[in-house]
Amino acid sequence: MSNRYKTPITVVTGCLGSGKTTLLRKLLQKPELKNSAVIVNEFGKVGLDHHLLKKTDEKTILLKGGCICCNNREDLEKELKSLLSLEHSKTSDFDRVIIETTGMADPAPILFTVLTNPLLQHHFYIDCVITTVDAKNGKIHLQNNPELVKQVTIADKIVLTKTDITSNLEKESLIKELKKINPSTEMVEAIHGSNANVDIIKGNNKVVSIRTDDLSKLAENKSHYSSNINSISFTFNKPLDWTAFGLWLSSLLHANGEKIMRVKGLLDVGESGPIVLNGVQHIIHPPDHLNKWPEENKQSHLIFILREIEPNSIFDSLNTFQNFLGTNFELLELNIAL
Ligand SMILES: Nc1nc2c(ncn2[C@@H]2O[C@H](COP(=O)(O)OP(=O)(O)OP(=O)(O)O)[C@@H](O)[C@H]2O)c(=O)[nH]1
Repeated sequence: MSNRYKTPITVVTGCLGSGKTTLLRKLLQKPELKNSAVIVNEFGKVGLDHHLLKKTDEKTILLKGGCICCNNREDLEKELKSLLSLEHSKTSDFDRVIIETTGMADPAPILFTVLTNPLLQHHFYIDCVITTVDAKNGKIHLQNNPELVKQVTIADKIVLTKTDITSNLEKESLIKELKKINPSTEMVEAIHGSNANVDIIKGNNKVVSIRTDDLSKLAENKSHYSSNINSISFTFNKPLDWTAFGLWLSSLLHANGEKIMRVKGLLDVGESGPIVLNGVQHIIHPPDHLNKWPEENKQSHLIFILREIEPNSIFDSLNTFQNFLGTNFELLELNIAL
């Protein structure tokens, strides 16, 4: 069947903390994308991104607990099929599906799932793969994360983020490296997603030819990330002392360097809304103070994604600092060697 009668899928991929949610949050405010269904895949069992997208309806789906490119591929299939039933039952209508992958996802198996499943193939087509690349951390990410090389290789479009905190020299040298990996990709810059045009989401018809040949080979590689990646998440039962928390986190990051790949939090510090905390390796981004909680449950959540470091050491450190932070915590999830 011609693509004219199918629903386009845009896959948004990119390293941990490279700005996927930020970009999507901006784009989803545009009227042209109002009718999009969104599937968000988060690494740990506690998801925050679907809240941050400020889009919570039956067309916004959170896939937690693992990467859709490997152990969760069946979940992706199931959710795409459930979107089809929403459409058939006329409960909901959408004209595009946007899939935000985890930062460690290999996009090839995701595309392969859609391209090879007879039902999905009949209703959907892969229109565009976007890869966000953090201009500040891009070089380190390319060196340390083979997933990023795959994400760049397969990207139709690269969105260079965080150029506001990157020197021209750093940026130009990164662009050269990205072009070596994928010379044909279209590259745009977006600072906090603000100047991204809605067309970025749409394909340019070059797409499919690159894929079908190589995808099956790539897709067979189920375990794409090294087994030394762990995640740990906590929930807190009282508001945190924000200053004390900042001191604790800074000392933790200082002590562990790049082994803490990502920290994300939605934190109750006793204000009307929570603080959104975002750290990518050693950089802590300016926290975002929300006016109100995205959902009824006002518990603080804190998530760490770690490389080559025992999650227990974060647990121990938090235990030691508990009184200082003015709160008690509960361990929500401990994932070892994902
Ligand atoms: N200075 C600056 N910060 C940015 C930019 N884009 C995103 N950020 C910040 O980077 C942090 C991570 O952004 P996210 O959008 O959550 O990144 P992500 O790729 O969705 O993260 P994961 O889902 O964990 O992989 C947040 O604090 C953002 O505000 C940018 O262009 N400039």
